[in-house]
Amino acid sequence: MPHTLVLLRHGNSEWNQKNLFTGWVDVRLSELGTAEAARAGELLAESGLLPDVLHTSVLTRAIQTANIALDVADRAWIDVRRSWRLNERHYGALQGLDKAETLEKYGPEQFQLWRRSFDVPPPVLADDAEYSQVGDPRYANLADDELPRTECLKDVIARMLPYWQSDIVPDLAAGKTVLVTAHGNSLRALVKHLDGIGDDEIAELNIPTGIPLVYRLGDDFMPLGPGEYLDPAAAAAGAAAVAAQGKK
Ligand SMILES: O=C(O)[C@@H](CO)OP(=O)(O)O
Repeated sequence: MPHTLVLLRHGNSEWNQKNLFTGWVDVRLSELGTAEAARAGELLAESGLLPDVLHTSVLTRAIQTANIALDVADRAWIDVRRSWRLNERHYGALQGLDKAETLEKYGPEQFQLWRRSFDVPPPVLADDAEYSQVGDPRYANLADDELPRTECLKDVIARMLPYWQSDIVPDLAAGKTVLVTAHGNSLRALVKHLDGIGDDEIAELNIPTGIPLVYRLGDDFMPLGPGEYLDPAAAAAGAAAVAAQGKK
């Protein structure tokens, strides 16, 4: 029996709408994002893919998305686990900056390096900066050197994969349909692992907001085939829109 994994990027957030780098800043869903989350729930229900357990980040936009989608799919009651390891990539000193202004100021090459390179992190965010997460009570259990001040995708993989192995894989092994509700870059990290995407090729992968992506996994918890979006046309349009961010 294949194992079933459903990945869901949160719906459009208030800062996605304003075109701001977000990272670990805890913004909420926009009205559009709320509607996308409800649509994700409909897609789950229509496809008969009913999650038994939810794993989310500790960021409100992912939690809201999961709550809305599961409510629509009549699965609001399932077990939930949350981890900072599923959080969005920490965007360092770019957090809170306008993407279009950043593109204009630093040029397309630097902008793309910061957004999509595998191993070039943005500049570090100072602990006393407005959008720093230092002192945020939800990270009270993290050692100071575990709390990121910036991250590249390589760093996200390093902190996300241990959680995949220790918490998500056991649920899959127990025969549960697992829903992971997370973020553009933490899901890019997981898809890179699952699909064996190279360090350079991963720059081209963008994950749309609010559309469930379904994988059937074998006994080694690796995909038996490509992941499939439950609304492929909307997913292609959404991914193209993410790629074009910054260009206004
Ligand atoms: O701002 C962010 O945190 C992410 C996701 O919204 O943006 P990007 O797609 O530019 O990595």
